Amino acid sequence: MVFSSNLGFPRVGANRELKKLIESYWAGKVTQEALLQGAKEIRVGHWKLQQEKGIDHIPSGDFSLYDHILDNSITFGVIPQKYQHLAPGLETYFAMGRGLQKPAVEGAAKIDVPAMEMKKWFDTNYHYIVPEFQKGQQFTLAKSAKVVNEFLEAKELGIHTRPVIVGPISYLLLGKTAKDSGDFDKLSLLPSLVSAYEQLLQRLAEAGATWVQVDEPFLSLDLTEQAKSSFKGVYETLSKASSSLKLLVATYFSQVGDNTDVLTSLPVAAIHVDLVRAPQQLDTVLEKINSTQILSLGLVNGRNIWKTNLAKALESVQKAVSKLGGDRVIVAPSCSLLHSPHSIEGEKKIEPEILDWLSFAVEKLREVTILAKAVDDAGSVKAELEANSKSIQARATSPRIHNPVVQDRLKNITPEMFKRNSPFPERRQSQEKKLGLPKFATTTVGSFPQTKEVRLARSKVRKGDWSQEEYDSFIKSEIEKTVRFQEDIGLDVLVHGESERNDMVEYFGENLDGYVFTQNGWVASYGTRCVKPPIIFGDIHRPKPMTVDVIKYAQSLTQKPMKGMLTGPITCLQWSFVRDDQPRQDTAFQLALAIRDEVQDLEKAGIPVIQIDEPAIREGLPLRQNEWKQYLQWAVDAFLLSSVGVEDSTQIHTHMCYSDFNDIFPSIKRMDADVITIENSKSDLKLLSAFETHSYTNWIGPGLYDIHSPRVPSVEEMEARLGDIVKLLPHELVWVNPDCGLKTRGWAETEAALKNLVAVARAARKQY
Ligand code: MET
Ligand SMILES: [Zn+2]
Repeated sequence: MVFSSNLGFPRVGANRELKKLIESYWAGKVTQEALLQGAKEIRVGHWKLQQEKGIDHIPSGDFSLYDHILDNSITFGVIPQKYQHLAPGLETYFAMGRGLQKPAVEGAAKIDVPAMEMKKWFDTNYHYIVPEFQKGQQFTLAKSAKVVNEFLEAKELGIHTRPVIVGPISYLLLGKTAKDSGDFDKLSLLPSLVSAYEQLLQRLAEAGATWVQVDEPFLSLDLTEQAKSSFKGVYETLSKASSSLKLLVATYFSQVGDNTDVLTSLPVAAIHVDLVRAPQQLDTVLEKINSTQILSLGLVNGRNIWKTNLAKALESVQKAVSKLGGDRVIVAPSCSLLHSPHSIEGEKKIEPEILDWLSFAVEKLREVTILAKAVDDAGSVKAELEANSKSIQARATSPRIHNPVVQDRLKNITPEMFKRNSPFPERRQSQEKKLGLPKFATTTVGSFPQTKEVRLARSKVRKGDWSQEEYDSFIKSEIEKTVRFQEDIGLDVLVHGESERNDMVEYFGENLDGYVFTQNGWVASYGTRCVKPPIIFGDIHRPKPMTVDVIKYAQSLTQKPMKGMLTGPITCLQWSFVRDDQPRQDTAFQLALAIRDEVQDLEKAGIPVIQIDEPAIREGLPLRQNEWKQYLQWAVDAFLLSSVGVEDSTQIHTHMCYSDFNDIFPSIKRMDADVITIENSKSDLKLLSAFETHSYTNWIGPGLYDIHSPRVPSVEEMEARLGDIVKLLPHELVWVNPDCGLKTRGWAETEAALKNLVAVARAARKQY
């Protein structure tokens, strides 16, 4: 019999109940008891739901109040010194996740601890709390281990779950070494960690668990020989922890590739592979799987929102069954459903035709069980399989998806469309002539404070309390205020402030054909924070200019050059749910063409400077290095396609933030923007030295201060930063700007910070 399973369920709840609950607790509106009780109810609800959908192996321990890697750190006592004086339990836990500030009260000193570092979970938009290891660290299993407690909690309800833990090797590789520990090999900590894991497994066995899912996502990444060779020993030990436990080692997000032998030779009961990201690996894995292992097939995409083509997935199930027998096959989502929105049930605004193509976490569970049942008892799911095949057909042939005009343009892209008319030195001259900017020209990255009034205005027009005209005139007044503000401060290249945009991708999505929006399609990003990515369902087409009116209006208010603001094709792609019926590259090019048209219309409207933001270009990098080159080729091409269709004298800016760009430097160079403003506020000169090493020749605006905090940087501080910058970069190439948009800031601190920034630039013009 083929079993159905799930690898993890989104925690936040159908209506983000968990988020609201935890945030109320933080705000002091809810007691700890109520928080824990409420969280339990949500968890229980999710188990029951998975049971109703017919899932055989239901995960437990995947739930979290902040982050499952942080949970693991607590379970194994990986708590850095600076949190150890805090009250154990939730105080310590949330302090590690988000920092804690408490004024001194009688008998207790003040508390002021920062949050631990947060990092992206592989190539998803989820962020985990990075464990911090000491040299020679000893791991001790907590008396009360969350994953055991949650297993027992489900058991009490009569639900036999499969506890999920992150595997010891991935756990170490996800972490970093503590600063005061010097550099050491994290894997040297394995012996102590594995013995703590052994104890955990024994406790789970005593509690009655029969299966445990151990996630080792690093098996889908490039591993060192040393890491590779550590797997066997570790799993030999763990598989002997208890004779009554079966281990499933799960890996996902990419191809197992050269780690296949490692995976298939592990002495564990089952292995899981991602067949959505890497369908081609089924054959290899079937060939190499050892004769006792059970294979869990990740066939339902845990990271996108389209209905699974069940007929096609069933072929893979059948292939596996005919090779291994039904008893050695499990059907599963490709990865944890943490990365999917909860359910399509609440979606009232998406047209029925398109809604019929979608499947969120709850619907995906049913897809998994249908696939499992289809093998043993095809009759029982015949109707559902037929309905699925109808939806798949309907989507594939829907006229809503294909736009011949777009297809045609895509086919007729020529090599000239990726090149500016002249190389940078010539463009620079034309731009200097046209714009007449001083050295160390000052600008901002685009957005200005999005105050309560701005958000209120948006909600008023959405609810119908305001007419469109009322809203438009409000936005105009915001733009005027922002322009005057920048003139008063003395900035050189002005922006309109982006007050009409609630989100830099959503705004463009709303103005393009081919996009739809969910009301409730929230996906966890970090802690209680969720994002609601728009959905690209069809060919991207721009029915009319999207930003020209506002930018033109902004330019009409000032003699200074106005910078038009656009979101780049790769960022739109990365921060949306994208089509799975065409290569990502094609979608990126369609977006690029739409933006190219906008760029040209802005130019025609007399806008001399245009910025195309690409903060997400680095995060699109594939997990496997051998796929980088191909990605970077089309990603940079897409940017070029969007940006190069202008005169030499039109100045193209781009902006990047959020990551370390050193390893994609040659690609940044190939983007050939006239000006790049780039986050550099972590006073990390490594990035700048990359500009130096690669002898970057275009203009650069390394962020002079960090906008993520309300702190106002002093003149001296920014002067020192600029001093460091001009040591590495030719000063005539340097622009002066903050490191990202100002929308999360207040006006008062923005004014103070920008005044200092302008003062720094003016002084530099004299000094250098
Ligand atoms: N133009 C955008 C802004 O200023 C760029 C943000 S990058 C995350 O908000
Ligand atoms: Zn940014």
